[in-house]
Amino acid sequence: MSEIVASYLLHDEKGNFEKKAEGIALGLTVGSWTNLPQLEQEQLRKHKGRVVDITPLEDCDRVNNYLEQTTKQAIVKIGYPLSNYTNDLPAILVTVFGKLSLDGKVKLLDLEFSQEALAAFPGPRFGIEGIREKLKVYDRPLVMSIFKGVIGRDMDYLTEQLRAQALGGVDLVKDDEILFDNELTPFEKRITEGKKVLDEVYKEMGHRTLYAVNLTGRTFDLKEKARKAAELGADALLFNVFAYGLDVLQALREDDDVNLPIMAHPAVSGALTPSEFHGFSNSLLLGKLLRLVGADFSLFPSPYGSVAMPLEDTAGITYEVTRPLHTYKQTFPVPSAGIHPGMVPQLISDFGVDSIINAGGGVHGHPDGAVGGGKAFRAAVDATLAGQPLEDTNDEALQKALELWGAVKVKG
Ligand SMILES: CSCCC(=O)C(=O)COP(=O)(O)O
Ligand SMILES: [Mg+2]
Repeated sequence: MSEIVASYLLHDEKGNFEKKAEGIALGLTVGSWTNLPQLEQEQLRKHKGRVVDITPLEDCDRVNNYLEQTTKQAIVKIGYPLSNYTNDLPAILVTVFGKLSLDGKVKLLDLEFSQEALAAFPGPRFGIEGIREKLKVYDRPLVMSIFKGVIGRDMDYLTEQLRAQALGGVDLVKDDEILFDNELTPFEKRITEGKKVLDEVYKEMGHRTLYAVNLTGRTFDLKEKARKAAELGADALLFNVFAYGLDVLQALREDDDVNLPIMAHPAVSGALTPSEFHGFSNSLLLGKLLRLVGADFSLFPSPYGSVAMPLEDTAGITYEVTRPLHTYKQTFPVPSAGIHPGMVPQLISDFGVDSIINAGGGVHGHPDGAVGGGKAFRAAVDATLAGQPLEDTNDEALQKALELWGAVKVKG
């Protein structure tokens, strides 16, 4: 029988996990199966959830807002037959973590999909390989910068900022996630004017920069807007997927008239993941599920920037978006937030060559502006890959960045 197996972290004062597991397996599938007449029991047997495993963990005695006394904890695995639901993420999530997400201290750690279940999901359209092919950059982490301070400014300001970032040599520029459609810098103009600027820089320098424009608005307008973006020659879409839902990203990914790389921003995901007792694990939400529905890039807070995520979570996301899985392409891991050039050796050590170094303030805050910021990041990447300490380079832009922000000593 084909099924999806969900792993949960459960906390319970008495540690009665067998009863709890059986209750989940029954309650989220056939409900009151045991009280039904024999004939119905037989018919419902194939729909009943299965307790796959119960692994007790050491007692949990953390004291915080949620837990003030020692409790028992266990990882419980439940299998849910595919025949119970349609093979789409809304149906799957409601089955494995619908009512259950409201029912005490239950955290969804992972979902193991059978091959049959995976076949319903597209994975990234371009993936790491396809993005590298667009840029013709194969052997180093990519560098991305973020527009900053654009709200309330006009197209001239935006195009100048774009030009400066591209002249610094970054591979990608993305809108800030908080830039929505507006009269001063409308969506379509950002695409067409942005394209002109990036084509000019390409002619001047031979350097190609791609621009990810923020796809925003009402859910049912998104497809048409994304198709228009593709028609106008957009390079990529930034998408606040957790404000809309994973299935919306999947619908954009599956539309052949959209046909653009999709960059998933983590905004709002912090409402769903950080508790150790509730919500989703980061490796599942920002890793496996984003990859299944088709994100080409997964942005997440780095372990050492301004909005930090634990290293084991960022490693879990990176593993899930890059490991061999079904026929899926790999999603680019993009550790972000508070990143400056002095962190590049640590970023490459933690996330490898197939990752993207992404910075807003760390580019624009450079003493020589965004041009200097981009150059400093590129020089830091080159030095790190050559095994050269950042302080030993004679790159002027990089040295200025190190004077301002310092160099992070590589750990681990
Ligand atoms: C984890 S947030 C993704 C990055 C982002 O959108 C951002 O604005 C980061 O800006 P910063 O100035 O901190 O590099
Ligand atoms: Mg941002």
